[in-house]
Amino acid sequence: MRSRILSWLEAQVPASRVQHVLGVEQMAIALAHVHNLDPQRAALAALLHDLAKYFKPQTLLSIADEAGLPLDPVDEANPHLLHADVGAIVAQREFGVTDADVLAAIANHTLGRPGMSALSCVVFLADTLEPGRGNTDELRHLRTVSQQNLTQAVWMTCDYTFKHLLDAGHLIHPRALQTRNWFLQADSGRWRSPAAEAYRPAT
Ligand SMILES: Nc1ncnc2c1ncn2[C@@H]1O[C@H](COP(=O)(O)OP(=O)(O)O)[C@@H](O)[C@H]1O
Repeated sequence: MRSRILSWLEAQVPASRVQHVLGVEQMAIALAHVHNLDPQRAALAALLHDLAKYFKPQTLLSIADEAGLPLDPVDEANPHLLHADVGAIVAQREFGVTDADVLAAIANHTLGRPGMSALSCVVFLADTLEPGRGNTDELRHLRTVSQQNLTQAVWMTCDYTFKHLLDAGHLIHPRALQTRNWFLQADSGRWRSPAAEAYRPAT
């Protein structure tokens, strides 16, 4: 499966993106070991996370529409954000992936999701923090936190991304804000809602 996915990616995305995917794979495997998760599932989700990264905006919108994905105005303004949710659909269709937690981790890698699973957290963190992203003090600190506390690492990584988006004057997707708030409250022990939002694979 791994070589099939890499061949598919090599035909669809630039070499630099394949390198990023390999960096995410390595970091996801490492985090899975630290947090007692299945490294094979972490590796699979990581390898598949950017399948739709270079799809055209119109393609992303039409796949999302056909699958009945809920669209926020920020998705309509920036359809590229749909590459994560659409990637999970491509993983089902092209590679026959049925593992709902792996599919959710692909779908959640950019914006996260309130109450997302530990596997989703690992892929979300690895996407932003893999070694190819740089080596600033802030990134090094986030990498350390991601080994110690997934919940804290998720909201801190959301804040890190928000700072860059705000500096650049970009829109912030409300789902990412919901993710950040959920994990901040979970980390401070103040979260009382039993109902984390469930991810349902598209049919
Ligand atoms: N919460 C967010 N709200 C709006 N845009 C976002 C958010 N998070 C990431 N983005 C933007 O979406 C794009 C894709 O993010 P990401 O999947 O992390 O891609 P990449 O791997 O290229 O950094 C980036 O251009 C980023 O600026």
